[in-house]
Amino acid sequence: MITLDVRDIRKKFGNHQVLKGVSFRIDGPELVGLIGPNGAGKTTLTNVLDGAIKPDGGVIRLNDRRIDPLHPYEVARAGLGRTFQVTRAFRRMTVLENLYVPALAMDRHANRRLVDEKANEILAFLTIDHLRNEYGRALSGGQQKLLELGRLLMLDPDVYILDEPFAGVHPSLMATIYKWIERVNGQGKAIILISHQMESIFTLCRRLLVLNFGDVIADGPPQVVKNDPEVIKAYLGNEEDMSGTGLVTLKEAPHA
Ligand SMILES: Nc1ncnc2c1ncn2[C@@H]1O[C@H](COP(=O)(O)OP(=O)(O)OP(=O)(O)O)[C@@H](O)[C@H]1O
Repeated sequence: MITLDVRDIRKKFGNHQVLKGVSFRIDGPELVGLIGPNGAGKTTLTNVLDGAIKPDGGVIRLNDRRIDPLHPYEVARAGLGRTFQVTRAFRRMTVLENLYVPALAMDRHANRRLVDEKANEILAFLTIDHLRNEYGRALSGGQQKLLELGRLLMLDPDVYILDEPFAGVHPSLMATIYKWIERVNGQGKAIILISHQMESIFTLCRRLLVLNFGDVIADGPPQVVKNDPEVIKAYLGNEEDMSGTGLVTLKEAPHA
């Protein structure tokens, strides 16, 4: 069974303690929403999880293997992959070539025919197969988000971290991303979903982790978390961020 065990992760930038001892555990194909006001430390935590930033302390184990000392490519090989808040398509490669990259980076001797088949199947699922020969730079923001999800599928890690997958996405593509998430999760993968769009978080996630000032202040089912006084205070205390943090939608969330 997939396990991700995060223990007491700490990270300081200068005098700013950005992560203050973050701990949580994922067992199996969970779909966990990671939320928190702007600046709470979500992206920093993600960067620590994928090996891009080394923590000052704490331990991360993926499937009982310690991954916090590893480089990002080693973390990816170990089974943790992520997308980025600001999407990074390879602009000078075609859409199809973009998909080859993770497969060949993981295994230079991968069977090209199988890689090609998989890439084409993924493009069809993401409804961008007609773009297969377009360059990355020609895609819209939403199409680039889909391509990034496709690249992650080519890697096919055990734990997927999706950082703001809906940001800047045209409403017509949202359904495709929802389906993508549900399919991947249905295939037994664990997903950590970071989003300021509370409606999406409440629709998709069965568990929410709330970060505030580098601490996990709540961890549980959305209905419970939403009524947690500390969570309400965290969002209320961040008035300038109200539009982004979704306090209003937290109250109005569809499954609330
Ligand atoms: N490389 C860095 N150097 C110094 N401070 C940093 C660095 N990266 C992040 N921070 C600070 O760490 C804090 C947490 O930032 P982070 O981006 O992790 O938060 P977040 O929860 O992802 O925010 P958002 O929702 O706005 O993306 C912020 O105060 C930010 O300014």
